Amino acid sequence: MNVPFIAGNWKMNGLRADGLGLARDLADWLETVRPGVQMLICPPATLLSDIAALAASGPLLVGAQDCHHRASGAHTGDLSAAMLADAGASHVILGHSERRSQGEDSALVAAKAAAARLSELRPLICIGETLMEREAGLAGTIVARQLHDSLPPGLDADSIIIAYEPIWAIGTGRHADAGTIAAMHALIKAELATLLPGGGDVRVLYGGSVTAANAAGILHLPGVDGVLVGGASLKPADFKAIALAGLGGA
Ligand SMILES: O=C[C@H](O)COP(=O)(O)O
Repeated sequence: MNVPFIAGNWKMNGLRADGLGLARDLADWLETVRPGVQMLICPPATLLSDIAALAASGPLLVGAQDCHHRASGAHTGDLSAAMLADAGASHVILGHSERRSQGEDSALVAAKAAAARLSELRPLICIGETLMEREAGLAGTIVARQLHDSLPPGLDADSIIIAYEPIWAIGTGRHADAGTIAAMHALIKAELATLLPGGGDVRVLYGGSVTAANAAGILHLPGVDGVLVGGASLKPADFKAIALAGLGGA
């Protein structure tokens, strides 16, 4: 069985002094609990190289928040997967709803995931339904289609992570209830089993208003292999408590 995977997405937060301080604190702390939990932080690209350097000798994983689908070229302001790997990233978040809402579709996410794998980055692919889709009874259909369309061919189960993030739960303080999370994770795992060899073993994280208070209840649900945390990942005590909740130690 996998140890819980605790991922933090800093989004567009973190200037140099605070970001490096937070990363150093987490890296030092994680030394004391490994190998009971895997922890990934995804800082802004401006801090990636420095944080990857300070984490290099320890268990803290460092990832990026997006990559371009091309290897190089005239793409002002974008970063290729190879650049992110070169800066020290091991993972990359792809298809976050905050990017899908700006026009990124699942076909582009799949192209980015393929580019990421070519640079040996592990894609952490986000999927999730809107509140309107849920209320229309379409959550399962929408999420299954996003999953199907966001995965490039040739993946193996170990090389990707999926995050189920219902859009209505992101940054709202309203996390999905236990029944919803368990049902959606079961559906996603069943779909994955049909999409790639060993797909049932792909780790599936839950994201959306995860806090120190609700993490234990979420992390111990069937089919939940970890969490993708936004706001609470910027608060060291909260993020550590979330990780400890995965061990049953909170
Ligand atoms: O990537 C993280 C998710 O968007 C969740 O964010 P949140 O924990 O602030 O709701």
